[in-house]
Amino acid sequence: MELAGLACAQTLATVYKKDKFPRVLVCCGPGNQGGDGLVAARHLGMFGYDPMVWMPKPGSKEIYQRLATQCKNMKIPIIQPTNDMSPLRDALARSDVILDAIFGFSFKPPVREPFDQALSLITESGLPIVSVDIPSGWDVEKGNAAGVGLDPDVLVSLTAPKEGAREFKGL
Ligand SMILES: NC(=O)C1=CN([C@@H]2O[C@H](COP(=O)(O)OP(=O)(O)OC[C@H]3O[C@@H](n4cnc5c(N)ncnc54)[C@H](OP(=O)(O)O)[C@@H]3O)[C@@H](O)[C@H]2O)[C@H](O)CC1
Repeated sequence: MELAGLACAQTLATVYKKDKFPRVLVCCGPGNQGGDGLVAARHLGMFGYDPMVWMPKPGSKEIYQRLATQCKNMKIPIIQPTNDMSPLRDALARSDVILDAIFGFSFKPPVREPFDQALSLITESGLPIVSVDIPSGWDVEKGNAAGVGLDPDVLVSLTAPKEGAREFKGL
């Protein structure tokens, strides 16, 4: 998770330079991928970006809580968990790029709330998206067959590209 999060932060920093894209909204899901996102937020802060974390459903594992504490200790803003989409809307309006660490290889469609609305809002924002491992909303084997997944500009495949990402056309 530490290496995954570092790789994601390094990739985002390579493609989206901090002078033009300083404000990174790190969207974290409840599984290990959310943990990758929290690690990445920490590194992005150390690289000089202004990360903000949106995690509506914090993971229950102790490691997740420890990673969140590290972000808080670095004064990285973490939006209070809620099913209300207003804080996400506000955060999107104040961001330059999104790190999508919502769902990884354990995602099983269909998308449940509050993430269903969130994926639509993220898409509608038009902001560039860097997805971790598999774009959120894509089935790890069947890809975006349901058509509700994100359409990222950049995908960071961890360990190996996933079968479901065959149709991915970005970087
Ligand atoms: N060795 C590695 O490759 C490593 C990969 N890492 C990263 O971890 C993810 C996989 O992590 P995992 O914890 O197995 O699962 P996810 O992060 O993909 O998400 C699981 C949570 O998502 C919820 N979920 C699943 N489907 C839905 C849905 N349709 N709607 C809403 N929520 C959903 C699920 O919730 P439940 O209620 O079903 O429990 C889980 O909470 C991998 O992709 C990498 O990014 C690590 O870095 C370690 C090394």
